This record gives sequence, structure tokens and C-alpha cells, in this order.
Amino acid sequence: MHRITSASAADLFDIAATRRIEQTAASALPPHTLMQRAGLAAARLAMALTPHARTIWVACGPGNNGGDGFEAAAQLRHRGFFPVVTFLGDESRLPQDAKASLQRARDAGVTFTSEPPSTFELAVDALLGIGSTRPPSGAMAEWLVRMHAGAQPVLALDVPSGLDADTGTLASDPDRVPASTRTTLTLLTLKPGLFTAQGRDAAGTVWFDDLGCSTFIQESATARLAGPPDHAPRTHASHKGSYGDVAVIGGASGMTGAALLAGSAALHSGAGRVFVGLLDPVAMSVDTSQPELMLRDAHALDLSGMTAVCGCGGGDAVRELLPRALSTAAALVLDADALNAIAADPSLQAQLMARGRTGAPTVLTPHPLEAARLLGDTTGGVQANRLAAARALALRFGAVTVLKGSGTVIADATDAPPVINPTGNARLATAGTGDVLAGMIGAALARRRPAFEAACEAAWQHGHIADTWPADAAPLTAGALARRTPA
Ligand SMILES: NC(=O)C1=CN([C@@H]2O[C@H](COP(=O)(O)OP(=O)(O)OC[C@H]3O[C@@H](n4cnc5c(N)ncnc54)[C@H](O)[C@@H]3O)[C@@H](O)[C@H]2O)[C@@H](O)CC1
Ligand SMILES: Nc1ncnc2c1ncn2[C@@H]1O[C@H](COP(=O)(O)OP(=O)(O)O)[C@@H](O)[C@H]1O
Ligand SMILES: [K+]
Repeated sequence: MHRITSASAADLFDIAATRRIEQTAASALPPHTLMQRAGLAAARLAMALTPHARTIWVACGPGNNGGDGFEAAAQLRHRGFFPVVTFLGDESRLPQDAKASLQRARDAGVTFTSEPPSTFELAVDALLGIGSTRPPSGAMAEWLVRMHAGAQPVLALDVPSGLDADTGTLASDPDRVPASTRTTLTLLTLKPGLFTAQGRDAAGTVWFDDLGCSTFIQESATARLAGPPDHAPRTHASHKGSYGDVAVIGGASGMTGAALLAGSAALHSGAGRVFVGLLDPVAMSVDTSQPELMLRDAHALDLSGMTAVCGCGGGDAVRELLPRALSTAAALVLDADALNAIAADPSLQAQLMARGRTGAPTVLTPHPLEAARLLGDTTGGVQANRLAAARALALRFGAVTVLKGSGTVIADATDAPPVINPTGNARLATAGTGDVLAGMIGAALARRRPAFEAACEAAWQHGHIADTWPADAAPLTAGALARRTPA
């Protein structure tokens, strides 16, 4: 059992793959082994979270997730704790494993009640796991509200009840801000839904126990959790040409700052030279706070041989430069208004697809609304399955797609599993941080990292800066993020 952090990459498996792995493992092991291991791991984590708990409420549901709860309760009772189990289900219809664990809990002397205890130091959510098929209602919904209403910690077994383990969508009211401190102990496999969409809020701190079954995993992962980029030392004999040129195209009237932010981010991410091609005809000719940036008229920039980062603060004006960027830029990041222009124009879409067929490195960085426009969908439709939406965009345009938001998803048009970025937090929910990400990806492309790696590495680093922002520093702003320096 170990805690999942952003410090190492990990494989993720969806529900269908998890069930196949479970079947393989269960058929190779003595009966009830998996549930006993799951219950023991849960009891150990419960004791570590609340070593002095007097009452531990274990809420058990109608399937094998409830079985994990019974087993955990039995183990806790054996160790001198006082679990109180509420069971929401029909005993005669319990799966065999869960029935055996219910008996073991009874034999251990666990207390069963029909109503949750009035006070408890820890709640264990063993209501629904990967068998969740519809939103919790009735008593189950009431118990979940009760469990999360106070400040007491909640330990969810396998998956927080009501969370879709594949997509990270939550069945219950997404706007409810729970008071509880959340921990999830996920079992056998790590699931993608714990790390994207509403998954991170619902799951809290994620622990993983493979139940000793990693050797039974024969299939490839459904998705992957990104790990930190390798440190790439600079050789002594390198020069600015070794790290490439980035040209930012954006900054229409009133939005110069977006292009400057992307340029600053590219510069501080190590690009050899950074040009900022501004679309505003009366724009400044030098940014005295960042004299390293070479400000140009966007129309005068020759993009051949360059990595272009196109669209930051681009407004409608960016549209006329897109055909040239799509056909001449050596590598290309398309962000913000460039994506909106493409979504509205079939001829630009055709040109983007044609670029995709040439294999020229191209990265799209939509937030959910921009992704929805490109897909002809709604933001809700995109958020309902972020992995599928990112993959659909990557396949349609032949471009690496970075679908931003909590648990940014990076997909490409190959058979490689999509990646979920584990870093980042709501400090990034401030204007301009997306421009910074686009500039960071541009710098990685300029030093010739392959597009998928460039996107994964920049997304990890971008979120990591926010995750390590000192608590006592000024609030994160996009400018400070670009400079990587809390000001
Ligand atoms: N698959 C695995 O890898 C392992 C599974 N184990 C546990 O077993 C779980 C999967 O067990 P199950 O397939 O029985 O699934 P669950 O225990 O998640 O739930 C299935 C049951 O809940 C009912 N249900 C679904 N949504 C409901 C709702 N909203 N309200 C009320 N009832 C609802 C279903 O009709 C079914 O009876 C895992 O999440 C994990 O906790 C572990 O014991 C060991 C390994
Ligand atoms: N709550 C959050 N958790 C993690 N990352 C976030 C969150 N909110 C925003 N971000 C990140 O911040 C960036 C915002 O980008 P975007 O929406 O394009 O903003 P802007 O257009 O203002 O630059 C993205 O990288 C996104 O993933
Ligand atoms: K659960």
C-alpha cells in the first residue's frame, strides 16, 4: 500500500480492464483472498488515519464494495477498535464474497445498527465501488451527505461512492463543497476517474493497494498518470540555437498581455530566442520589464524553422495568420482564439488535418469550452468524458491534444494510452495561466522534444510550480508563474 503522488508515473485501468484483472487474480488465488486483503488494507489505513478513534462508522452497500467494508470492520474489531456497521442492502442478494465477509464481521463481534452512529471519528465509505450504475438516492444519498457534512475524515474504499471510476464524473450535486477530509484507498488497480474531472475533489488523498496482484496484469494500461520530466542537463558547448526559436502570435488590441505571458513562459522555460508577434497594430515595440523578448509585428514574422505558439490573446485578428502558421511553422501550439477560429472555419479545420497527416509537431491546448466548440459538443459533454474528448480531438485533427482543467488530459492520435497530469491545483484558476502553459509547451517543442512528451512535461511542470507555491507567498499570478518565481 502506498500513497499516490505526482513524483512517479503510474498505469491506470478502467472498470472493464479492472474486472478482467480481478477475474484472472481471483481464479489463481484461494476463495475470498482478494476481499480479505482489501479489508485488511482498509483497516490498516483506517487505524493510521485515526489511531485513537472510539467509533468508526462503516457504511456498507449491496455489492462487493460493501464486502470490503464488512471485512475491514472485522479486522478493526480484531484490533480492539469499535466499528459500527450500517448495511444498506438485502443480505440474501449479497455476492458470495460479501456474504462471507458479513459473516466474518458478525463472528468478530462487530456492532450492526440501522442508523449511522450519532458521533464518529472516522467514516468508511463502502457503499459503492466500480459497480455504481446510477446516482445514489434515498438512504444511501442521505448517508453520503451525513458522512461528508462534518469535519471528520472519510475513507472511501476503492472509489468514492457515486464517482464514475472511468470518467471522474460524480453522480451527486457537483457544487456541494464537502467539509470532510477525504482519503481513498483504491484496490487492485488505479482508476482514471480518481484523477480527472471531479475525481480529485471526490477522492482526496489517494492510496493504492494492488492486493499483491500486479503479476496478474497482462494487459496494457487504459491511461497513464504522468510522472516528472527527466532533468535534461545543458551541454557546455551548447548555444542559443541549440534550444530553438519560439514565436508567439497573439496579443490583439487590448490583449497584448496574453502574448507577453506566453513569451515570458517560453523564455523562462529555456527557449533559445523568443519573438512575440503582436497583432495589435499600435502595440509597444519593447517590453522594458522583459527586454529579452523580441517584439515584432505578427504579420512580418517568418515562421519557417520556428516553433509558433499561436492564439494567446489573438482575438479575431489571429484568423488571417492561421493559414501561414499551419503551413510554415516547424512546430505549432494552437491555443485560445486560434482554436476558436478553427472551430468556426471548416477550411482551417481541413488545413489542420492536412498538417496532421504530414506529421509536423502540433499541439492543441483547449480548455473544456474550446474543446466543445471544436467537437461541436457542449462543455458538459466534454467534461462527461474528458479522456474520450481529448482522444477524439487528437484523432480528428492528427494533433496532440491537451484538454486543460483539473486532471489535464493529454492524448495523441496513436494507440498510446492518454495521459492524465497529476499536478496543478485551483491556484491556477486565474486569467493567463493557460497562456503560460502554451509558452511552456512551445519551449519544449523548440528544443525538439516530441510533441506528446513536450505537452506532458510542460503540463506536469506548470502544475508542479503551482503545487509548490509557498503558502506564505503572494497569490499565484500568471506573470509570476511564467517567471517561476513567487513575487
Ligand atoms: N474488482 C476488483 O478488483 C475487486 C473488487 N473488490 C470490491 O468490489 C467492488 C465491486 O463490486 P461490485 O461489482 O459488487 O460493485 P459495487 O459493490 O460497487 O456495487 C454493485 C451493487 O450496487 C448496486 N448499485 C449500483 N448503483 C447503485 C445505487 N446508486 N444505489 C444502490 N445500489 C446501487 C448494483 O445493483 C449492485 O448490486 C470494487 O469496487 C471493490 O470495492 C475488492 O473486494 C477486491 C477486488
Ligand atoms: N482548478 C484547477 N486545477 C488544476 N488546474 C487548473 C485549475 N484551474 C485552472 N487550471 C489550469 O490553469 C490553466 C488555465 O488555462 P485557461 O483556461 O486557458 O486560462 P487562460 O485562458 O486565462 O490562460 C490550465 O492549464 C488549467 O489546466
Ligand atoms: K466506496
